[in-house]
Amino acid sequence: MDIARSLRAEARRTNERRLLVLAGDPERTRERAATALDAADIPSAETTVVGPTAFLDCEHHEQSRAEELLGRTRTAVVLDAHGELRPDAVGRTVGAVDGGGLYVLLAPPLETWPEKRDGFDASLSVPPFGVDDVSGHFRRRFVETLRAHRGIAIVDADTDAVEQEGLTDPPPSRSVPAPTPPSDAWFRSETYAQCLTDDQRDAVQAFESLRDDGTAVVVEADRGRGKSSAAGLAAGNLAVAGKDVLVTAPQYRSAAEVFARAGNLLETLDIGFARDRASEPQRLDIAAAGRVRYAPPDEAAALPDDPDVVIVDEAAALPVRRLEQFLDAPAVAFTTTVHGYEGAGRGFSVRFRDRLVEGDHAVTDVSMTTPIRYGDADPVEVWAFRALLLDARPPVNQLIEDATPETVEYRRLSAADLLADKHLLREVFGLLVLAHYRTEPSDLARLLDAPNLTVRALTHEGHVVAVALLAQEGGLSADTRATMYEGGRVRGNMLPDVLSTQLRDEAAGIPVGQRVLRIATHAAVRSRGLGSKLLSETRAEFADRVDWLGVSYGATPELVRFWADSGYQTVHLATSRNATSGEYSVVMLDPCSDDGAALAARHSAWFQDRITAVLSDSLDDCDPDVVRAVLRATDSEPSLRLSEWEWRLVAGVPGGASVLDTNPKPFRELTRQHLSAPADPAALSAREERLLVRKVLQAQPWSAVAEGLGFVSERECMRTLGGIVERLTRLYGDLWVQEELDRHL
Ligand SMILES: CC(=O)SCCNC(=O)CCNC(=O)[C@H](O)C(C)(C)COP(=O)(O)OP(=O)(O)OC[C@H]1O[C@@H](n2cnc3c(N)ncnc32)[C@H](O)[C@@H]1OP(=O)(O)O
Ligand SMILES: Nc1ncnc2c1ncn2[C@@H]1O[C@H](COP(=O)(O)OP(=O)(O)OP(=O)(O)O)[C@@H](O)[C@H]1O
Repeated sequence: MDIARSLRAEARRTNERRLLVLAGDPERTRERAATALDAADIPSAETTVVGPTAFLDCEHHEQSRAEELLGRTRTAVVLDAHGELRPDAVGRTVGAVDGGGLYVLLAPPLETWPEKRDGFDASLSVPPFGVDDVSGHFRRRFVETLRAHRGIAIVDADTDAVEQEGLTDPPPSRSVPAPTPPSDAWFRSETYAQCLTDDQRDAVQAFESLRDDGTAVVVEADRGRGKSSAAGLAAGNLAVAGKDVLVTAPQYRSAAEVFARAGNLLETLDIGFARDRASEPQRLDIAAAGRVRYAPPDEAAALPDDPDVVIVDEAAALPVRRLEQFLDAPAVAFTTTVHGYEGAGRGFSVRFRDRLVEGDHAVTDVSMTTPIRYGDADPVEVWAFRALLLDARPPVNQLIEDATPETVEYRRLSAADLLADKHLLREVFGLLVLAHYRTEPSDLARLLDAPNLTVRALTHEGHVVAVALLAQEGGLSADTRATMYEGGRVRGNMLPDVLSTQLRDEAAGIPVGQRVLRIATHAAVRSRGLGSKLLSETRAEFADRVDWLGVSYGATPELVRFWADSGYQTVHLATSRNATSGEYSVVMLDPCSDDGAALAARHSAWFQDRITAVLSDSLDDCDPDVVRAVLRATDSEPSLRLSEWEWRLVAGVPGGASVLDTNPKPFRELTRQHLSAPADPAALSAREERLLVRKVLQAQPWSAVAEGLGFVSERECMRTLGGIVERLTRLYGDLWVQEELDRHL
């Protein structure tokens, strides 16, 4: 295995990584991998195998557990892709390989690999499609990138023939000068002597602001730029200054670097400190000063012992709701990966950034571009970015800023169209990545290969300004429907699944629909009607062919209005929060045929029947503006049927003759009627409607309602509710009810 030896030698000389592809028979490639690592002089303690079998005596994970390598540094990672190639596993593991190390890929013979269907392909075969309907575009493109990029050796493991050497023969690299320390530093000067790049110095200096309350720092960087280390250097300093620093991250391992750097700094400063554990110090205590301690995100969110500073490492991997909880800390830092394991840490920016900026903290932003783990312009990083489109971008603003619904063209984009035009593919994927909380490399494979998916876009002068990803659902056989109804797992088909499994409607899988999986408009041209135009064009295209168009997403008031304006109606509001966005998901349908209309009508009616009971129970913490928007987006005419006695209860409240608590049911019915199908939409203000949601529908205590909605006292809040009930009684009650009302006023 001379090739492995020379690759490693070159990797070490340049402080870059090299990629070694061993293609052929599975067992043979595994044997050759062992020989290659031996020849390259990489000990098993510094190697991780990611794949189905632990064929080397070293750390091993399945591809589904590739996140174990996030934030870590290994000399070699062997990705065994014989059983399957999960694009996300490539994205998560490649960044962990150290400069001077090797990324080793074991694969079937490359000529036939794209035609083979593997475990990952099976996950893309959504009924009624089978695995043979999955195309091999992603892997064909992947193999092409292996052949086209520098720094990648390809060896036929069966014959040991070297197809491609992968040596780049670079000129000797220039030594990078050490960063100069800042002139006006607050942190101890030794800190800056430990920084390895100018970027890291600047990031550490940005952390200085955390000494004051009301501050926040956001560090964005690609992988291996030294952001955890920067956070560690800062944490050490803050602890020396007496601060209690709480560090959190999805896994301790990815935050370990924070503790390593903080500990190292304290040693350099010759400051005595105690570590709680020798092997995995999750806590550093400085006598009579501060400390740095770790807690997993769920514990850390409660801000145990009121820390002065919270550092959230790998923040993009946590849900937005979780991130928001850390904003209760006096000072807080978030470090996030921009491109990489999640495909797009930009998701962090999508939902959370706005909330951070709107909040009370003064925010300092820093980004780090110069790699530390490996040399600048590392060929394996360049390859991974291209192969997984981690650096995909939507078009620059200047190209599309004049787009309006009148200038754009509706495009049906097949996988072949996207592969034939790499700019188009980059723009489509880039737009999805930038607009959605978590778009991963596997989404690229899905976009190119999944038989049930369709891409539609609006282009302005050839550039993508809006994109929608649609999934075919429904049209299921009786067997598949029965499996689903009985709780068995059926891939894809999210809406039929929710409607049949949770809402007990076995026939929901019969009509055929297109679910809008994702939609995004370029940020520079939002709110001009482009998103609505894309939906109306999609409807025009599909209306004759499907029974319904549908969607499910984490509900925000603005999004619900956007979908409702395009004709989608609420049929379900989930009772648990979405794990990623932390929001409650809403399901909406836009029927296109009689069968679709029947499906939507019965689910709308059931929704109306059950929603008040759910809102006073598991949805009692749902944002009142979401509740208002979701109810307003229902289509069925709610029938307000109150008994005579119930009307008398209602009519007695404004004059103080009766109280809500005696029987909340009629008040809930009246509220539901008004929020879903108001006789006069302007009868109540937004605040008054929120009061109805909080008190009547969600049964919150008066004190919480009054405080949450800014009433000066509970009495004022009660009086306002009385006035609201009076107006609703006049709107919906018969003449005798109104007379009953007047008797008590
Ligand atoms: C399944 C899912 O993907 S759900 C998630 C949806 N996607 C995202 O959240 C990604 C980030 N967001 C976006 O990309 C966009 O904001 C989208 C896709 C939600 C909306 O796209 P846009 O092109 O802005 O939509 P559009 O302009 O048609 O409508 C949005 C707003 O503009 C208004 N609007 C509609 N038509 C016009 C018009 N002709 N002129 C001016 N304003 C208009 C609408 O009233 C709407 O306002 P509202 O939100 O207060 O109701
Ligand atoms: N100032 C430093 N001193 C010593 N080593 C450093 C320093 N900064 C970074 N490193 C080393 O460089 C590697 C990458 O650093 P670090 O883990 O901080 O980067 P990161 O951007 O958080 O990476 P990832 O995105 O993978 O989590 C680590 O092995 C770390 O030990």
